[in-house]
Amino acid sequence: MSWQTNYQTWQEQPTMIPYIHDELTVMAGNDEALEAAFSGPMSFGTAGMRGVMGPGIGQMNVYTVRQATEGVARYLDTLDEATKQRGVAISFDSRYHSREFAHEAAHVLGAHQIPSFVFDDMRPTPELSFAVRHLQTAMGIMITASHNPKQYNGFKIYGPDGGQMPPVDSDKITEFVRSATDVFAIPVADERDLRQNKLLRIIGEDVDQAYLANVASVTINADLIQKVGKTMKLIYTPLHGTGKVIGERALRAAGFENFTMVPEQAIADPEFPTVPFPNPEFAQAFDMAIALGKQEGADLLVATDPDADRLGAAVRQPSGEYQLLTGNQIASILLAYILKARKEAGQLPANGRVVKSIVSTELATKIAAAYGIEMKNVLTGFKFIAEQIHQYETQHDHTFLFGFEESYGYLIKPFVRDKDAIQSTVLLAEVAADYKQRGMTLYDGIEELYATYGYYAEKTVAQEFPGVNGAQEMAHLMTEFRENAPHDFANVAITETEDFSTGVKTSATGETSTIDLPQANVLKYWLADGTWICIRPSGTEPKVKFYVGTSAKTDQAAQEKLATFEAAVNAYVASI
Ligand SMILES: O=P([O-])(O)O[C@H]1O[C@H](COP(=O)(O)O)[C@@H](O)[C@H](O)[C@H]1O
Ligand SMILES: [Mg+2]
Repeated sequence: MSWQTNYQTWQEQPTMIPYIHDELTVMAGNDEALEAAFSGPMSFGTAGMRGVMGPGIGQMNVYTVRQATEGVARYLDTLDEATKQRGVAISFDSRYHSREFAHEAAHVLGAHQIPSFVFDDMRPTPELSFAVRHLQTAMGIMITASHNPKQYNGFKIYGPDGGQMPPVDSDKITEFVRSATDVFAIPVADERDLRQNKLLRIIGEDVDQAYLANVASVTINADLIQKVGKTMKLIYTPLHGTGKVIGERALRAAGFENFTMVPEQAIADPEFPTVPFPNPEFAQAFDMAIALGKQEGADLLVATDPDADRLGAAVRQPSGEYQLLTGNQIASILLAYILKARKEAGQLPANGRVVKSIVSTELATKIAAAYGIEMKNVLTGFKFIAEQIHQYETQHDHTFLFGFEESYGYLIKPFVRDKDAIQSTVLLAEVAADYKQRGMTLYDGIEELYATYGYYAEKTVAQEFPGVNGAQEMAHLMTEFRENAPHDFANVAITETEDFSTGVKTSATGETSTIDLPQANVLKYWLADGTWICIRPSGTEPKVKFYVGTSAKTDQAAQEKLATFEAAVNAYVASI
């Protein structure tokens, strides 16, 4: 259907939530905005459904949230009654409408006689994942757009293991979502009735306590925390999001008592007024933490994104300046610490496994190999890491040791099945204390890893494709890469090309083999010098992401190679 027809259906609705009606009125005549809002439904991407808030079938609003939840409910209706009665845990972040969407979801579930457990206030994504497991609900819903700009919101769906649903299951739900075509006719139950009938229960402190007890278990060396960690100065910023509620308690419970939250950013605020983007991947997210860190002489600054699943960090250098760490660096140093500690304690299982995404650093592969541990690579999306953990658990073939993605996501212990910035903050603080005890900073620690395993350097650059034609332009770019395939980058030959859309890996001499991963629109090139370059459209934002990973014998050489390959990728893209 054309966007005009869809728009007309909305215009002709006799009853509509007044504020949405008003927003629709404001859009009248703005064809560009209307086309974006009414062309088609939002898709389920890397992390569920995510989009700009506003009226229309293609934006996040009460009606599209009801529709998504109706899909969840219809799916649950196909399961046995006992499973259905386990209900759905629901959490939300600090964004505009997040609380409202969470309750709307409960109302739709309630109309199907499906119980929901809704947090009394915003809580992090990892805590929602934990809640699903802890309360043994059949599913979970998290209302958040993570680190996206303030105009966005989103709907993440969790399965009974606490992981975001992998495509096999989420595709089924998408079908049910699409079957709920009339978004205005979706039945919703009354909040008060639901509460009275115990079909809507409010959760909070009970789950917090259970979660915090588990978070405390990620620490390894209690003496070290007592001796060094307790007084080590930390700065924490939740970037106006959910981390505020639990991050402080988690650090304190683990024994890190000397920390300050950036006061302005400890205010939950959907405007995210102090940052251009509430994303710890961007240096500006640290501006205020750095200023405060300098005043207070803090050793370590940590920032979590609004739903507190991503963690970024900055480390004070001897000069007094702060050095930002990348997601790959944070993951590598956490991994090295975990493996070393487990080995020393005689607790390194022979069938241990580390899981990372195909676009994350190979340094971690090298570290794991040094301990005789295998690295499993999966597609981008923490759901695929959760899927591995679930498999290890059910097949008893491997023991999960650590999982991460370059996009600032890490998981230490599987009581959560999504990236967990709260767990990671606590363990990173412990690792910092360990280096401090040795007269080193975390950054020195990373240097030490590089000196041992080689200097690894990675970079992700993204090209934005906004507007209604964005998706088409991104598709064109990917097609060009396939049809006019490059043979080299910066004169370094491509030795292998992995096309994840066909699942085929092709060598420069034409031999092919199969890639053992689900199909995805991703291309990865391996170069003669060990460098890899990967290209994929983001599943959460209108962007194509280019990743480069390289290594060399010195830091300078690695950085120079990285810059050369980045320029080569850019030149190739510009030539399209
Ligand atoms: O946004 P978050 O923190 O929920 O994170 C989500 O998006 C990230 C970026 O995905 P993409 O490259 O497709 O945009 C993924 O790495 C992550 O697994 C997913 O949970
Ligand atoms: Mg997030």
